Amino acid sequence: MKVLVIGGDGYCGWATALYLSNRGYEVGILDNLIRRHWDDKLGVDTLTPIAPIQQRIRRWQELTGKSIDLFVGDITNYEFLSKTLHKFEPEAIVHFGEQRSAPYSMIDREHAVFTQVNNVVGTLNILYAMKEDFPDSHLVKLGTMGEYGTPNIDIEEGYITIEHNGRKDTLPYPKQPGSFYHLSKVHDSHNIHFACKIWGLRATDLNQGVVYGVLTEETGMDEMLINRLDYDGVFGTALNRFCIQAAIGHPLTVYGKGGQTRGFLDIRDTVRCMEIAIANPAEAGQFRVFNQFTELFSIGDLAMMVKKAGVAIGLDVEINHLQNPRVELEEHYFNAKNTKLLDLGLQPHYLSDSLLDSLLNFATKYKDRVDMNQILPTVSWRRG
Ligand SMILES: O=c1ccn([C@@H]2O[C@H](COP(=O)(O)OP(=O)(O)O[C@H]3O[C@H](CS(=O)(=O)O)[C@@H](O)[C@H](O)[C@H]3O)[C@@H](O)[C@H]2O)c(=O)[nH]1
Repeated sequence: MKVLVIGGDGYCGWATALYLSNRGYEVGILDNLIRRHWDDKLGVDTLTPIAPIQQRIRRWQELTGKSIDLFVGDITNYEFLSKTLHKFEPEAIVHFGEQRSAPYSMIDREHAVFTQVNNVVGTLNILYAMKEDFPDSHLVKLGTMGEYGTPNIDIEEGYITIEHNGRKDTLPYPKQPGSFYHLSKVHDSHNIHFACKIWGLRATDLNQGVVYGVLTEETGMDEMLINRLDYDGVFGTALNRFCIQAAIGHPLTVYGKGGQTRGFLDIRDTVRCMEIAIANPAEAGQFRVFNQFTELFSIGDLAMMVKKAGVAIGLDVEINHLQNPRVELEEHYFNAKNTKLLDLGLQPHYLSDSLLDSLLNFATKYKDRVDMNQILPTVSWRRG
């Protein structure tokens, strides 16, 4: 099966492209390489030294004999997108090609506008290109658990059945996202849902939680295939950041009380979930939603786990509760369903001491590349 991975040079996209290629899918990568440019503009770098995409793909072919087609360009340019789809003729389109950092979207007006235009227009272009020429291909779109926010009731997978004034309906689950980035994903979901309804397209929205880890079978094969690992205050995410902070002797940065609870998953499960979604396509006209995470943790509990694992390997780990730069609940109910991917065969890699151990050792290996000035959060959600 031919799968186009949009955003295939990023953290989830690169790991997914190689995983699918290894399993016999014919893979193309479409990417405008802008993620590397954002790092340059912010003056940050991934913990791991990543090779240019062309070298990565060449090395993959040398090692495995499998080729990956590369299309460098921007999906907000409809002509480029449409030409690429005609050249590659994908049966599934996996879409990771968005600005995915909440803090980046909250830097200022310009970054908020960029995030929403980039994400919403890119996805809308894909929907139109599918409607015009590829109405049978399956869109597998990266959404986010953050679309739901933190409601005081259980979170269902995409839809909730409500009884109101004696009548009953199954409706999209209410959305209460916590950043202009997370809002862009909500806007995408609405657009995709509508396109499925009016044009009969098939789509799966994967509401993913926070991803951790760095090694997959494929990216671990060779130094040239290494994946990116962000630790900075803008693109770094909770658990990965904590492991790198522990490795360099920086106190762990828990924002506020640390009772914020989120869904988490290992990057090895991200790639498998993508394959499961592709191998079991949505029906024509169906807008399907899966919640893509394997475990729930509070940020405070994660910090404690990293501290314990760090101390066990001889690191001195402190936990700091910083004033929260975000506006979010720091203690709340959170219970989200995640049975659909499990029902389709996902066998989770749950967070374990050995994973924390290997992530801490990995971070220690590259710790000389860390810029200490990039650890603390610099973007505030508040006015002034
Ligand atoms: O050093 C840190 C970093 C984060 N947090 C807290 O940890 C939680 C998660 O923050 P995060 O930066 O790890 O993740 P988030 O901003 O939510 O975004 C990430 O995780 C999302 C899934 S979810 O969180 O919405 O389920 C994806 O959509 C995004 O693309 C990805 O960047 C927040 O409450 C945040 O305040 C800390 O306490 N300390």
